[in-house]
Amino acid sequence: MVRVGVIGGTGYTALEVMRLLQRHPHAEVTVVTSRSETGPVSSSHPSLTGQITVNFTNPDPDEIAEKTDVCFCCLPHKASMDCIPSLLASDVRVVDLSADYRLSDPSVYEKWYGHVHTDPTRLGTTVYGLPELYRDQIRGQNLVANPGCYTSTSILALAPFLKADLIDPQAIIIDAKSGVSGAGRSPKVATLYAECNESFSAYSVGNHRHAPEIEQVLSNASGKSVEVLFTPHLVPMDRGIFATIYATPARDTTESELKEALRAFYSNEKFVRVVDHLPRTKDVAYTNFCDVTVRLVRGRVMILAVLDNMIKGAAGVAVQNFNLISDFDEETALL
Ligand SMILES: NC(=O)C1=CN([C@@H]2O[C@H](COP(=O)(O)OP(=O)(O)OC[C@H]3O[C@@H](n4cnc5c(N)ncnc54)[C@H](OP(=O)(O)O)[C@@H]3O)[C@@H](O)[C@H]2O)C=CC1
Ligand SMILES: CC(=O)N[C@@H](CCC(=O)OP(=O)(O)O)C(=O)O
Repeated sequence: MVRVGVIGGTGYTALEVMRLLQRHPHAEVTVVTSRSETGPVSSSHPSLTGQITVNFTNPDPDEIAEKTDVCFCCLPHKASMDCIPSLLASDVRVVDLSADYRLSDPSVYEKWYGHVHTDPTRLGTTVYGLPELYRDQIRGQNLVANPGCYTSTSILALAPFLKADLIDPQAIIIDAKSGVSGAGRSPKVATLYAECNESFSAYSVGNHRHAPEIEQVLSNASGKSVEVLFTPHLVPMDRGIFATIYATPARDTTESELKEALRAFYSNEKFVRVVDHLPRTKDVAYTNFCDVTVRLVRGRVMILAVLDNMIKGAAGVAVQNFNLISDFDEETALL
């Protein structure tokens, strides 16, 4: 059994990590941390009653290292990089769900996150944990930077077309919508019921931190300089991401050629389903699937993609990465 720690255990992604791991045949959750809670994990997550029986604790990284082999770090950015170097120094392997190790340039991190990176030498060397693009590099790593939820949806939707030179890399518009759990469980005014219920709003227009993450990963993966106009929206539903993406064809093409490129790219991928119908967030809720389709409309390429922000957009892909670094079947606990 691999002994697993869940850091930031009261949050939403931690709940989903534990929900998935309780059916993993080779993983045992031995530590769940919280600064605020001390009781059983079920006191904060009643749905885990009888499934995860440890209590919340607030140990230092050395104590965590004594009881774990792998940690899922489910903390906000900044808090994550405050704890991960000590865990790695004690030979604990880490899947980090925060953004702290995703960007490769410390100055880009500082610009978008508003503080200096305190572990800059790991930027640029830490693998980006999107198995569909970086599976071979993820295997055997001690640290994996799990992607963001909007970014996973956008990258999975766009990578096939950029790699096949089918769309202009500089003329991409991503119109993305997220359920409210995407903002986490920590209270914020924008996610109070009376603020977001029966309302649909855009936010961070022109300055969301997922734009540089999407551009970095797609540029690296395709070898082209990719620029995106990315607009996130908050939708009054619990979970799910819907991305409607508009691109300009790089040359004459047809809808069947676009569909064929998408199908070919994901022909061996279990968790990306290329569909003919228009996908819905309901179709992927609570699953590790990303459903994607493409249309050619009035000379423009339209890609439509959905996933569950907390599963394929966070905890599910984190378990995929856990399986890869632990040499388990990648699908374990995910189907
Ligand atoms: N929600 C989503 O859909 C997605 C989230 N992510 C990322 O995953 C990470 C976790 O997100 P999520 O679970 O939604 O967040 P939550 O706000 O739901 O939970 C985070 C937990 O971390 C603990 N925490 C908060 N601040 C600190 C701190 N300064 N130091 C130590 N512990 C702290 C809190 O627990 P306590 O107070 O008990 O200590 C809190 O419950 C974030 O980095 C987020 O950006 C990525 C993709 C999707
Ligand atoms: C609805 C909502 O608020 N969503 C979050 C993104 C969640 C996520 O993926 O965050 P990280 O990249 O920080 O891990 C946001 O826009 O900040």
